[in-house]
Amino acid sequence: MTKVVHKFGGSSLSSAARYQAVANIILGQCQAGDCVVVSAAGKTTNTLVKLWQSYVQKDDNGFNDILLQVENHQNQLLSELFDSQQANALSSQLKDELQSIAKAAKGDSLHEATLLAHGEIWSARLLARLLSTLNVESQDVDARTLFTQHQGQLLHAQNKQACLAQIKADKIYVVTGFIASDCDGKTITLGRNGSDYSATLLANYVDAKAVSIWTDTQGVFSTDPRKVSSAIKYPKVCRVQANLLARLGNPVLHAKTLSPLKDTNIKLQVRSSFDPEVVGTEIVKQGYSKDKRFITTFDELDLIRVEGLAVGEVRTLSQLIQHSIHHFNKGGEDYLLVPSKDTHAVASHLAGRGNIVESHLRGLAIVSPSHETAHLTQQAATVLEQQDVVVRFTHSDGSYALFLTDQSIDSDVLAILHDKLVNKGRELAVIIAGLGNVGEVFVEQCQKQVEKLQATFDLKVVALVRSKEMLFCPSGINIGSWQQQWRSEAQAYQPEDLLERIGELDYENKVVIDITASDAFSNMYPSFVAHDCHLISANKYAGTAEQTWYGKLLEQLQERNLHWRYNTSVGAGLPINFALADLQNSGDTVTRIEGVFSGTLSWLCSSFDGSKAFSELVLEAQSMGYTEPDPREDLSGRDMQRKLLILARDLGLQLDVDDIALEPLMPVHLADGNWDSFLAKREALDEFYQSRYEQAQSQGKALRYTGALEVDAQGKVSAKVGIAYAEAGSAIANLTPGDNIFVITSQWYESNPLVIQGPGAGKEVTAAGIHSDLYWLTQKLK
Ligand SMILES: NC(=O)C1=CN([C@@H]2O[C@H](COP(=O)(O)OP(=O)(O)OC[C@H]3O[C@@H](n4cnc5c(N)ncnc54)[C@H](O)[C@@H]3O)[C@@H](O)[C@H]2O)C=CC1
Ligand SMILES: N[C@@H](CC=O)C(=O)O
Repeated sequence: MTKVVHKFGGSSLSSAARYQAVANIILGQCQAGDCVVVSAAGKTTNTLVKLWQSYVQKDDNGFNDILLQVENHQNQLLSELFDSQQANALSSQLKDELQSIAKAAKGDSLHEATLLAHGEIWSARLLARLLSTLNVESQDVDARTLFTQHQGQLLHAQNKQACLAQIKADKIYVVTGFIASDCDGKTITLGRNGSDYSATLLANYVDAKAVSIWTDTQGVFSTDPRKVSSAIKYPKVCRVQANLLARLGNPVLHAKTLSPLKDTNIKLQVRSSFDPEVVGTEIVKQGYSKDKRFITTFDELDLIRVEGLAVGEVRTLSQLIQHSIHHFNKGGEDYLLVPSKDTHAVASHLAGRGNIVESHLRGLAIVSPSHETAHLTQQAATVLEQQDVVVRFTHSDGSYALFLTDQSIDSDVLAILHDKLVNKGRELAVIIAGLGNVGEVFVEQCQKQVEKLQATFDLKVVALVRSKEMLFCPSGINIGSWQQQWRSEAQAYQPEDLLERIGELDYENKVVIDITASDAFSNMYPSFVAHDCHLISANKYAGTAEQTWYGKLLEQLQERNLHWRYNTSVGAGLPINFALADLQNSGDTVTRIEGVFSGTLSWLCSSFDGSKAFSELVLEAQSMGYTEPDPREDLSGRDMQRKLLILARDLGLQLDVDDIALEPLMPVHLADGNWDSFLAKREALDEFYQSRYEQAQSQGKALRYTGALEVDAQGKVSAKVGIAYAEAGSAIANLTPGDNIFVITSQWYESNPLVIQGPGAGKEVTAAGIHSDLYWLTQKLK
């Protein structure tokens, strides 16, 4: 039981580039024995439906044109994906098939389902051949040899046997979606979008452990993310709610998809083939996920009241129109919601038992936890009234409410409804990594702050992470007594364990707060983002990583609507990044930033008066929590160089750390070896500092360590950090020990620069700055 079934829909196969992308996903994610179920490429099924219509209407010219269109589309895929020899062979096979279709049409013997089946057959053949060219052993399988149906019922026992006989563990099987056969071997289809159903059926028959539905959205959202940018992607949705959404016409999952998974442990995931590294939505069994809130909209529906609706009749009608039909009972009467274009077919079938109550309706459905339905229904009614949306019919039961309206629910109204009813950013899971100097104080401060935030936000600290052990508690850690819980529950972990646990969290929002000084931890940011986590960093490594990596991370965050706050990475709690963002957002252009950006170096330089050895002061700064874990990061100027790079990138400049000139405040050779070997050679540091101190004194100046970044009128950037002799009495010479100073020159602050000054390091101020970032995030999500 190791097989995984992957299903790729038409949008995932709409061009040669998409086929390549799908092949790459298969290369990365599939093993021999896995199955890949495919739909027809792009809009092929629609084109084949048009072909069928022109055949029925005896429109020979139209028929020939559409047939040519089909041929051209397939040939284009073939020529872009294969060398000419392979493309020619496949093209001539295609030509034969199209000639058979034309011949059948001429002889009046064309059969609709057999015609439509070609879309999937071509996709499966093409993908299997493409995989072979990539040295992946694969085989295309016509699902008509796997799935047989008799009088509308699938013959499960027989189908299971057929699947187990054909699907072995030796290669990847590319199976056609959408189609099956009847007992006479005639082709039948499983309904529009039936390929999802094919995938779950196949998974059931081959005892697969999982099904991945690869589509063009990143998962199941609270509402249509193309219309509402703040739509929430849920990491987990329970099967009952997914089923209800499907019956209400939500396009992500289709009505029949879930039925083969009933009473099985097969995992179902919805993922994006356009963004394969993003973790999608898992559809889980009831009880494995909290019920969520959704708003789904619909257009062009008729409401039909039915007398004497028989058991199973809704299914028969759905099959007839190849579309799901929502059925409900109100006041003892049965109603059906039917696409307007299919009303005629449904009414004919009901033969006088169906009464059209309202036609050409639009509207929405709110799906929610049952205890919330009543008040959400009321809120929605108020919003619709305020927005002048005329409601013609409403219905509500325990788990959803229907509003059938005259007008379409446009994006503006949907966004207002979503903001009021769904997007309250109600839940935030907080993962805190790094419980050192700053981290411990941050957690201490958390108790009070979390209580405060919880008044408007359901915020829980779910994980505390050290370098080797972590305490992970999805229901929330009692932050007042975390040490106790740590002692009894903390466990050793590997980075992938942390990611797996984060992936399992069932929260609307998640944030990773990085208070480590670890480069390795910052390398995990892209994976955190792929798990839909916001980021808050005191750690400077990601912000100063190599430009390409950094740029990709920003793109990844933007694509997923996620935030990254890192205000404490420069100037601890001072609002320097806020100020730069604010100036630029208001139209100003910053031309120069200079000052002292290291709390440690500020404290050391301002405190040194010759009465104590410089290295003695370094140890004091370390014990006060000012320095980096290894204070040589500060003394080397590297920490300040990183800060200047973060500021430069805040100005939109594309620099790397080594583009900033650096002069260390220690002999270069002291960088070698561990901290103990440095301590053994501390006199070298003392001599180095003493000589520069005396030189400054002899000029009547103060020894300081400063940085400056300048952008000239041509956009040329110069940046450096290093030793400076400050004029006696200047702001830099008079700096309070430990303070940072940022002197910002801009278009608006040209002759009289903007100055931000205050403590630039220390556990309390830094921890408070991280709380400020967390507060900012909660406000953004509210
Ligand atoms: N100390 C200060 O005043 C300021 C510090 N920062 C930054 O805050 C961060 C933390 O600074 P401190 O608390 O002073 O350092 P610290 O060394 O006292 O604490 C860092 C903690 O992170 C842990 N850690 C290391 N690798 C880890 C990993 N992979 N996963 C989880 N935990 C890991 C370490 O074991 C340590 O307990 C640093 O990046 C620093 O640059 C930023 C502004 C001011
Ligand atoms: N070591 C750093 C701490 C803050 O980033 C400093 O001294 O400024």
